[in-house]
Amino acid sequence: MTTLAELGLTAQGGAEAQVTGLAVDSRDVKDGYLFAALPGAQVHGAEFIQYALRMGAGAILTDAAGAAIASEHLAGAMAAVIIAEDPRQTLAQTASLWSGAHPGTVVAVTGTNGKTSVSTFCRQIWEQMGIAGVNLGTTGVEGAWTHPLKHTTPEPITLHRVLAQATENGITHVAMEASSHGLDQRRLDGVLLTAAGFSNFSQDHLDYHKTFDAYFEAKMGLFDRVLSEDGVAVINLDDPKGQEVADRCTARGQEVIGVGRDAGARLQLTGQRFDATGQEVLFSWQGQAYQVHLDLIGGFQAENVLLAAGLVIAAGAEPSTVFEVLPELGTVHGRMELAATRDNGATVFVDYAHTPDAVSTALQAMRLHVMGRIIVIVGAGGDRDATKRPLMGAAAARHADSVIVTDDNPRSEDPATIRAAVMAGAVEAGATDSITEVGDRAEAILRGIDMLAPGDALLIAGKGHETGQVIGDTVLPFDDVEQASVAVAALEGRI
Ligand SMILES: CC(=O)N[C@H]1[C@@H](OP(=O)(O)OP(=O)(O)OC[C@H]2O[C@@H](n3ccc(=O)[nH]c3=O)[C@H](O)[C@@H]2O)O[C@H](CO)[C@@H](O)[C@@H]1O[C@H](C)C(=O)N[C@@H](C)C(=O)N[C@H](CCC(=O)O)C(=O)O
Ligand SMILES: Nc1ncnc2c1ncn2[C@@H]1O[C@H](COP(=O)(O)OP(=O)(O)OP(=O)(O)O)[C@@H](O)[C@H]1O
Ligand SMILES: N[C@H](CCC[C@H](N)C(=O)O)C(=O)O
Ligand SMILES: [Mg+2]
Repeated sequence: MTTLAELGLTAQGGAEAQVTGLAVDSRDVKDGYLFAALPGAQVHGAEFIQYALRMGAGAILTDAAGAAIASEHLAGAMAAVIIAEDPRQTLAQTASLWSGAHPGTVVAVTGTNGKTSVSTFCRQIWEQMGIAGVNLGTTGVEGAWTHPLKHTTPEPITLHRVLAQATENGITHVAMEASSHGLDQRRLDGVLLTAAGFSNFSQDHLDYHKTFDAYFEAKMGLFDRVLSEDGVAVINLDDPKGQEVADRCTARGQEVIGVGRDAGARLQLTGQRFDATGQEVLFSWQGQAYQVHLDLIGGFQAENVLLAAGLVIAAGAEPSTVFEVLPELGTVHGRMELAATRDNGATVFVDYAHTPDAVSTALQAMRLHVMGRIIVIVGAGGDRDATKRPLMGAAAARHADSVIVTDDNPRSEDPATIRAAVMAGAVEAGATDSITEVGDRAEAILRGIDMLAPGDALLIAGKGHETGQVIGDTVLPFDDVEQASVAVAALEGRI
C-alpha cells in the first residue's frame, strides 16, 4: 500500500487514500485501487468511473472533462479525486513511483521501421559484452530475462511492473521500442532514459495520427519530452528527417551522436560489400576504422547495427569492444530470416515488412545478395492505415520480378477488399513478370516456393515473427517460417 503523497499525487480537498493497485480499465479495478479514467479515442474513461467505484476504487485520476462527466457519481463517493491537466502523463509518473526501481541503463528507439531490430541488436551487443540486458518491444522482453508483452510499448502500469521485475531478475540494461502510439499516449514518460535513438520516418499509422506531421511530432516526443537535457540522442543522419531531429536535440542541449553514411556522422558506415550469407562492413568511429563481417542479410540491417552500436556507446560502452563483438550478432527473428532453402539452392526469407518503405527496402536489400529472380508475397493488415495498401503493392511490383498478393491479418475487414487495394497498387506500378492474387497465405507460400529456380529467392513479407493469422476475432495458428519449411519439404517430396 502506498499513499497518494508517496505517489506524488494531490487529491481535491487534500484527501488521502491508501492505494492498493493501479488500473486504466474499470474492469481491472479491485478494492483500494487508483483508477485512471483517461480520455480515449472511442470514449472517455470517466464514463466507467461509476463501475470503478462499485469495484472499490479508492482514488480516481482524471482530467477536468472526466470530472465533469462523472460529477454525479463522484459527488457522494468516498474516493479521493485527482484532476490532472494531462492524466496520461501523470499516470506514467505515478506508475514509475508505484513499481519502484528500474534498470540503471535504459535506452529507447523510435522510427517507422527498425525499432525491434535496433533494440534486439543492442541487447545482443550487451550479451556479448557480458552485460545482463534485454530488449523490450514487439517481440516481448527478450534476453537474460524473458516476458511476453501485448504491445510494442506497453501502457505505463505494465511497463513499470515489467521494468521492476527485470531489475529483480538482475537486469541492468534495457533497450526498448518507443512506438508512436506509446509516445502520443505518454506511456513511457516515467522512464529515465540514458539515450534515445531515431531510425527513420516514412508512412504508417495514419489511421491513428491522421497526418504525417502529427505522426512525426508524436515520434519527436521521445527527444522533446522523454529524454532529458543530459541524455544522449543517437540520430540516423541518412534519413531525410535526420538533420531536423538532430537540430532539435542540439537546441535542447542534448549531446547528439550522428550515425550513417553522412559525412557529418560521428559513427559512420563507410563501406559495404554483400555476399550470399551476409556482408562485410566498414565502420568508422570518430575517424578510427573498424572492418566487420556481419552474418546478416540486408544493407538496412547494417544501418540498424550502426544505430544500435551508437546507443550502446552512448550508454557508456568502450567503442573498440562494441566493434569487436559485432561479428557475433545474429538474425533478428522474422527480420530477413532465412526460413528454408530448396534443393536447387534457391532461398526463402521471412521479413516483417509491413509498410511501403519497408517493402521497398527489404526487396532492394535482397537484390544485392541474390543472383536470380526475386518473388515476393505481400499483403496488408485489416483495421490499420488503409492508404498504405496500394503503396505496398506498388513497392512490391517495382522491386520484385513476381508478386503474389495474399492475406495478412484481415481482422474485422473483408480480406478480398484489402487484397484488391494491394493488387491495384501493384498492377498500376506494373513492370513485373506476374502479379497474382492468392488469398490463402499457405497456398501463396507454396506457389511462391514452387516458382523458385536456381539462384532465385522468395521474400515472404508482413508477418515476420507472428504466430497467428487474425481473421475476425479468431487467431488461427500461422507461422511464415514454419509454413516455408513445410512447403519446401512437400515440394522436394520429403513429406
Ligand atoms: C489506439 C490505441 O492505442 N488505444 C489505446 C488507448 O485506448 P483508447 O484511449 O483509444 O481507449 P477507449 O476505447 O477510447 O477507452 C478509453 C478508456 O476507457 C477505458 N475503459 C474502456 C472500457 C471499459 O469498460 N472500461 C474502461 O475503463 C479504457 O481502458 C481507456 O483507458 O489507451 C488504452 C489504455 O492506455 C490502450 O490500451 C489502447 O491500446 C489499444 C489496446 C491498442 O491496440 N493499441 C495499439 C494500436 C498500439 O498501441 N500499438 C502500438 C504499436 C504500433 C506499431 O508500432 O506498429 C504499440 O505500442 O503496441
Ligand atoms: N533501417 C530500416 N530502414 C528501412 N526499413 C527497415 C529498417 N529496418 C527494418 N526495416 C524493415 O521494417 C521491418 C520491420 O522491422 P522492425 O521489426 O525492426 O521494425 P519496427 O520499427 O520494430 O516495426 P513495428 O512498428 O511493427 O514495431 C523489417 O522486417 C524490414 O522490412
Ligand atoms: N505493429 C504493426 C504490425 C503490423 C503487422 C502486420 N502483419 C499487420 O497485421 O498489419 C501494427 O499493428 O500495425
Ligand atoms: Mg517493433
